[in-house]
Amino acid sequence: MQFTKMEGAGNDYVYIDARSQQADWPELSRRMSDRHFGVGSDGLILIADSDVADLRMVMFNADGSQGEMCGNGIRCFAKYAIERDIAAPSDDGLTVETLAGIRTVVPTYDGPRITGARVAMGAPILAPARLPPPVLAYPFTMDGFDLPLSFVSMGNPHAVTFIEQAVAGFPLHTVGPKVEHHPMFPRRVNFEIVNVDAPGKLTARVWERGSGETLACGTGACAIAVAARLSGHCGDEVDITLPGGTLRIQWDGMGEVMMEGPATEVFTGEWAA
Ligand SMILES: N[C@@H](CCC[C@H](N)C(=O)O)C(=O)O
Repeated sequence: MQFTKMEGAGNDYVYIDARSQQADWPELSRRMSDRHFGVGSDGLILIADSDVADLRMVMFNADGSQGEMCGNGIRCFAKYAIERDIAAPSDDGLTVETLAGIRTVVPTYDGPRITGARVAMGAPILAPARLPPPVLAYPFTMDGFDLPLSFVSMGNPHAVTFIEQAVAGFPLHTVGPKVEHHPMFPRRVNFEIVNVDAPGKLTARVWERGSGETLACGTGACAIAVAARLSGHCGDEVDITLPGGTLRIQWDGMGEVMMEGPATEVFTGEWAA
């Protein structure tokens, strides 16, 4: 089986053209994602046909669970599909069906190569049925840390907390899994810890549902931007620096969230196992 490893701001996935092949994809995601016995990735992303958009993106986390949407993945997905002539974007961009809805990706070029993309990420959902109100700064403590949580769904669930302590030194590997699996979140949750460095400049780390700590999360950055704007930490535009790179997010407080970031192909290979 041919595969391509790609990364967007260090959030790396294995990409497979699944238009004419079948496999146990959750199991394959678990095996390929393994950084010692597999390819090494945060999960698996499939290129599939769609009846309602140019293509359909199917994504699995490293534990084999399915995610509704992947912000860093969808930029690489568009690069993969366009550079291999699987689909051609219209002037408005490439439309991609996801479990979170149809997203539009406008690639950015350096000569003939796609180096990144701007993505219309949909409107945030601020009152998900199974999350408790209030949406912003819900009192929450874990392992002695005060972590007031803001709940934002970008089609997938996020809990964002703004903290004073530097995110670099925060024990995300012990606290992250406890938040992800907290009974408050029946579908588990992606967890973002954030420092406000200056208005419009944030630093964050992410514990992803199903994959653990990743170097960046596109939907997570969008959720952070929404929570930050609603909390008065930024205006319509914000740069969010994660361990793997910086994503620029725009949100006017009402409509779709726009995300801009890089997309890079790392290598291709053949899965023999
Ligand atoms: N890394 C992704 C999000 C992947 C899915 C997430 N772990 C979930 O289960 O919701 C991104 O860039 O958005």
